[in-house]
Amino acid sequence: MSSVVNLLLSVIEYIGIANLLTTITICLVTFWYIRMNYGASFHYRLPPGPPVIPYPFDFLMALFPSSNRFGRMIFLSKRYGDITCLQLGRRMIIMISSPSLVKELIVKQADVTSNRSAPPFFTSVMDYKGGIIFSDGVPWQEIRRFSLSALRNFGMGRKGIETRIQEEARNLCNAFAQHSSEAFDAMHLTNAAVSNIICSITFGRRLEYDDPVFMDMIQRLRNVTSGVGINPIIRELMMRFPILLKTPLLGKPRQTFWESRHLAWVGRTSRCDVIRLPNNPNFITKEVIEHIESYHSSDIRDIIDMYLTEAERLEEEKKKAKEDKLKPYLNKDDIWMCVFDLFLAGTETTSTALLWFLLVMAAKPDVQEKVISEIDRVVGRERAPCMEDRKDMPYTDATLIEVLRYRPVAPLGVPHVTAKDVEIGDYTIPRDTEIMINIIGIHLDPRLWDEPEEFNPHRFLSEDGKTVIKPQDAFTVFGAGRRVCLGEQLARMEFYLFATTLMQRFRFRLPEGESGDFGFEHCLGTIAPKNFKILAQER
Ligand code: HEM
Repeated sequence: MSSVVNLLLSVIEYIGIANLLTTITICLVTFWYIRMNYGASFHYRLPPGPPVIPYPFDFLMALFPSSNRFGRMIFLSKRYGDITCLQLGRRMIIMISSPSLVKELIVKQADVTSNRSAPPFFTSVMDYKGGIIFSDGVPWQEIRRFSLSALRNFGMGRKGIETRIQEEARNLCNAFAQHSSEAFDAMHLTNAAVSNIICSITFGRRLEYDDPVFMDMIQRLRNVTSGVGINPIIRELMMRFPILLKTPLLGKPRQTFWESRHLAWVGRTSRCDVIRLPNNPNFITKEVIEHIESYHSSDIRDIIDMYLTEAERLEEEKKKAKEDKLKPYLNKDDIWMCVFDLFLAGTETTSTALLWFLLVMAAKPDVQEKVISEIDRVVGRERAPCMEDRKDMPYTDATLIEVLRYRPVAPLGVPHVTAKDVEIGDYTIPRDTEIMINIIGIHLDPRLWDEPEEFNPHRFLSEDGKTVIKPQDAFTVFGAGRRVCLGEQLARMEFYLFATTLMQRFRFRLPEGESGDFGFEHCLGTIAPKNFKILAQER
């Protein structure tokens, strides 16, 4: 024993204590670095994928042109198969690109594949905690269940909302008509019209398209979906080095989102401060405050009132239970996030689908003429199209489904996260791994669709053209499993009513010499057509 100690002492004397400590530190850091980046590959049998991009070099991914991100995902699924593992530093993403894997992993194993994780910059810029899209576990189940029933009460499946959408579609037509002499960009108008549906469900009223506060809110939402106004490289750096989230670097985006453009960086504002911030122009929070002030339990006007009733009920329950630890899943301070989620998930998506539809109509006159003649035959010109007409308009219905297949607006959905290790085939997916459904890859897979890059409504029609063939499992535009889109029914209703009302009044054309570019620009989670202008000719 003493000889071993002596040997060690003489080695230390020979190398020098400083050198020895440096060597040990380098070994430990190397070990930590390898374990962090490659540990999962040693411990788990992971699906195939490209080589790990080690931390912190993974932020170089942000340097790739963003418009290629979805193209890269399709490329990876073609190269590595239907289940692919991407390791970007500490972040592991499993991408699934076949309907059977979606069923196996997202539907059958929903218990362990239905979590989410909010991007750090999202939580930090907006102090986002709770809400519907990024909450987890029992609070999410409760808030989702409650929000769904609130939407059913004030929106989906009710005659009242159908009338509101018809009215809004008429307003949209009138706004389009003002541009009848020139080609125009329809983005703001479609976005405002769709936002107005969420406004009337949540706030109980609509806003004028040129209302500066409304325009400001639409712009702020766009900032969020396009990366919270942060340069993508800085955003990637922040995700890798969360310490940066505490620095004033976030001042600008935080300001963009929450405060008046003229207010300087005011330091870290908590969620509650934001709600109480004087002159806060963010009208979602303002609406919540106004609702709190004018709330009366006997007159429930809209979804915010329903959330308030529920928050009060839970507060009472907590008082009765006299248990300090009992944490209600919803309190008044959280309501703005649920409303914000409905705007975030329910405006950009549906209005972008409508933009794709307009582009298809303008670029494919043969399809447009068939849609127009079906509307003229079934609805005529005297009354507004209604949901009842849809069953008699198979070609139009199939065209709308084909738009959602051809350019699925949320091409990778919203990532799910595993709650524990999950087995799939020969592979094990570790806990806390993101799972992305490669919706766009599935929708453009030649194994599942004939000539998927062709726009062809007939793929959803019976041979005689009289019946719509229900899309197969390969149509996953609204995601899958327990996290499937909460607003699917409302989105379908809006898409159908806005599209048919517009086609009843207009014929769309592209400016002279243009043939329609179906390439796309991507925001944080959606794909939109590249900026285009159309001519709306009254029929
Ligand atoms: C064409 C329109 C729409 C498309 C393509 C779409 C698509 C999606 C997709 C792919 C997801 C993720 C599903 C998953 O994780 O598997 C989602 C989630 C969600 N959508 Fe939609 N959506 C649309 C419209 C709407 C509307 C109008 C609303 C609300 C009124 C809405 C509210 C939500 C919410 C709240 C979630 C999160 C659900 C949760 O995490 O539990 N969506 N949507």
